[in-house]
Amino acid sequence: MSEHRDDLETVAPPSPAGSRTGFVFSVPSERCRVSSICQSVDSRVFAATAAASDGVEESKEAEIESTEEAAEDDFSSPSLNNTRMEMEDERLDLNSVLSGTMEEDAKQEDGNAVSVKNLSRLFEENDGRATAAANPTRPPLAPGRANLKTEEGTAPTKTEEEKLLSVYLRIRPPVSAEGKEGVDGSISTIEVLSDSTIRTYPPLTSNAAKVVRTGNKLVKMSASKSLNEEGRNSDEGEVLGVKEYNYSGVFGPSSTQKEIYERIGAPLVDGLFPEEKSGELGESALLFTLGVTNAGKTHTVMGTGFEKKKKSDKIDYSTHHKDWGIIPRSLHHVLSRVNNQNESSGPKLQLFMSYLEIYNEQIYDLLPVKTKQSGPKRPILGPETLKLRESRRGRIFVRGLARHPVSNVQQGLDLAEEAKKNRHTASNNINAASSRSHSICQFEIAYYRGPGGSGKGADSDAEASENETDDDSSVSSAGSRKGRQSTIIWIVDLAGSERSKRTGAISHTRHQKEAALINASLMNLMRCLREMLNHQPKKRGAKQGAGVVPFRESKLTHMFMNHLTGPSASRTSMIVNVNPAADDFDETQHVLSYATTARSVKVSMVDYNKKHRILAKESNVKLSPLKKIKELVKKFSPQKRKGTDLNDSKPASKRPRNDAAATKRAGGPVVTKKILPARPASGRSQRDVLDEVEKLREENFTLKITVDDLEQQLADCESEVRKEVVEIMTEQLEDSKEWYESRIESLKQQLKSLHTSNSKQVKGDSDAQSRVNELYERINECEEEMTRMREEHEAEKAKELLNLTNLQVAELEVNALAHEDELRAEREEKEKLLMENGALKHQSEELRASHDALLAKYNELVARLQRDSPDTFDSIDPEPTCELSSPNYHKLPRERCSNVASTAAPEDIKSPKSKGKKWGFLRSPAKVAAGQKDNRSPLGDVNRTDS
Ligand SMILES: Nc1ncnc2c1ncn2[C@@H]1O[C@H](COP(=O)(O)OP(=O)(O)OP(=O)(O)O)[C@@H](O)[C@H]1O
Repeated sequence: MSEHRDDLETVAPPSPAGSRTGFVFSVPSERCRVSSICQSVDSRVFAATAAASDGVEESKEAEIESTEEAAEDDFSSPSLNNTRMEMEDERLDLNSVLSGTMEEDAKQEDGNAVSVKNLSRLFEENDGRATAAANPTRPPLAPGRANLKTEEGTAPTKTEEEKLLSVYLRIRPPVSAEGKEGVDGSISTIEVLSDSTIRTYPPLTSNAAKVVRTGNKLVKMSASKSLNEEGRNSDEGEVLGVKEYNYSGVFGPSSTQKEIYERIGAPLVDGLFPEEKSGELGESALLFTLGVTNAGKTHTVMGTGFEKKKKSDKIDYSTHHKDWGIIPRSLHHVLSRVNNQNESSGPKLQLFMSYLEIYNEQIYDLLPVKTKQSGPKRPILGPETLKLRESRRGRIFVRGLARHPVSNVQQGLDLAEEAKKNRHTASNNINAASSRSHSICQFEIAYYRGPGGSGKGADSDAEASENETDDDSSVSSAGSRKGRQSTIIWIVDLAGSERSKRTGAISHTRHQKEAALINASLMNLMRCLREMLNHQPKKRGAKQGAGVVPFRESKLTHMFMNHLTGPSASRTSMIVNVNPAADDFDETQHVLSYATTARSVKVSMVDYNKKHRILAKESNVKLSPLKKIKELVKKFSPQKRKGTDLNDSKPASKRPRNDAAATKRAGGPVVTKKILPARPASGRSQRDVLDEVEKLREENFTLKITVDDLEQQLADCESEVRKEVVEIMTEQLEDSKEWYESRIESLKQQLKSLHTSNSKQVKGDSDAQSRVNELYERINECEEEMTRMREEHEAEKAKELLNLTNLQVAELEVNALAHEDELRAEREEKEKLLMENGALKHQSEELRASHDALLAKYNELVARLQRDSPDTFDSIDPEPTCELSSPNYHKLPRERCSNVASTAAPEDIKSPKSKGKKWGFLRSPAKVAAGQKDNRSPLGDVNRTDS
């Protein structure tokens, strides 16, 4: 197993996007060994049976072959599973059928030997390996490779050649993109043998140059035993992987843009125009490039030398620039033809140009119609995606694709430049401006016939094809488009197939997705071509049956459908671009083998899927290829021919030899009747032939055992490789996981910092601006809300205040009433007191008067006494007790007091101040009784009076 470790260095483990590229490379050597052994067995059986059939007339052989071909025409069965295991099972099964039949056949006479030959051919066909005859002047080709024209006599005839898809190869000057150590980028791995044939030499670094054959042994090749510097054979033996390929045309590294255009582009452009003599309309065409990234596809299709660095730059559009690619040259060519035609009296022509790209399985217009303001439609929401439509008549078109009328080269090239700018491109490890999409340039030549046909319809056509209907007739019957017909050429620059590991796409999610979708759509194109190949009537060496061609599984193949199957398929050309540098070798070889497949496709069939549908309907039961083969074996077996069963144990010698009637009775195919006349073998005796067949059978048996052993080894090897791939994948997934996690973390950080800086950097950023506008709106809303709330609050407050005031007023009124009552009561009390006071005053005056009278009387008495008896006078107490009571000193009744008060003079009521006393308050008796604290009367000094 360690021997195969080096293979694994170049195995690309499936990318996270699911690409499985590279896995098949890991076990090629074992496969080659198995297949070479099978081939050796097959060829010996073939040789023996051919020898046995020496006596058969050539005409009979031809008849049988034609019968075989007729049978093969019916051979298409519904979709087949072509997995390796199935094929191997079928092959082994067929081997046993073959051995049994050979045994039987060997006992038959010459006619029977022919059947053995047929069977061996079927065997060969089932295995799918055409043995290429070695060219003595060239190193032998790698085994297991079906090569189109290397076998003598199998090169297509001229008529066949015309029916095949045109595939051209362009080899760019070698560049080592990655600058790998030890890899000299200038050494080419491709040798141009003729203008249609190349040979490839696998470099040491590639998967294909790992094993050499020395004698009968396969030896792991060390570096010293590898290819010498020029990439030729080493002395140690034949280098596996040296292969030859054949195409419609090969252009070496020194080829020019002009050569490419004149050989490939110009005939397609010329075919678009109506025939001058017959007036027959031209035919649409498709030209596309295929290749790995950096192989020179864009260089071939678009080229350079028409871009303006500044607006003021002057470019001479009257002649071709040497670096112009197919598009600028086609434009020049088409316009000169259109102008010539319009000067003549024939139908008037108008050129329309459109440009689209298929990016991530979405179609975008690269030259969208500008709106009245400026910029493309719906600029904010991103470019609009377009839809692919199929008309009722099967025409495929892109709805809504803008068509721009072009009347001079400058106008067209300006549009091409604009489209180039709009196209998705990105820089990767290999190509600084790698295309990330399939771009399609469409030149439509519209014919205007009849009176209105002077190009007037052009203006109305200059819009997006929004009004495109699903009926082709509308093109010539609707309004201004009446009398209009058109032919179209699509010039397609496909995105390069790539390994994410090499381009570095693995480190970027978007690029990974792009790469996965690009590879998927290219794979689908190849699947379509392979399936188309399966549909074709074959002479030999083809896989049985054919499934549905999956045109509609990707946008690209859906668009190409009519150009690969319909009548215009004959006007489809494919340019395969390759970089012959050593580090591109493995991918280049992939592309070359795809191109070989494409080259084998016949384009004359009308509708592959229609044929499939009919076949699927006819055969309700799915027949496996093995069953089909067995049926054919039965059909051509001698027993069947004689109307007997394969299992019939009756000895051959006892069977009737040429019983055509019996065959007819048994319902056997009439064709066998032609085969039956047997002739004796000329040259060798029958016994010798039988011996040889017997010997070969034995050898076959031994080899079968060897094959089984090798298959076991192959299975072990595969499982080991699988294990390693799984390990590598797991590692990669772990790495990716880590990377994604760290990326998520850093993105989170970025998001955070963006949030914080966002408020400062709002201006200038349209998103931020809209956010600010939004915030402003919200602020305005808040302010309005606040105003509304404030008003409400004011109203509420006023209402509250009003309620409060009413309450207070009511309380005050109540208080006032209470005070009035109190006041009234106090006033009454006061009057009463005044009256009492007046009465008391009057009483006190009366008392004073009586006191004065008494005092006078007393004084008189004292004087008299002094005078009369001074002695006695001295013994008398100076404070004599008045014994005399005043006659008026009685308490007056209340009525009397009031009478007295009313008579009292007001001036008698003096201020207490005048007597050195303070004012007191008149108190309501009720309040005094209640012990009220606040002894101030609300009426103030009004009630002040003398106490
Ligand atoms: N035949 C050639 N002669 C000179 N230069 C070439 C040739 N082919 C390609 N180049 C140059 O190689 C570079 C890559 O070529 P280009 O972009 O055409 O590759 P590509 O196949 O389109 O790649 P991708 O698929 O990544 O877009 C360009 O700079 C181009 O000018």
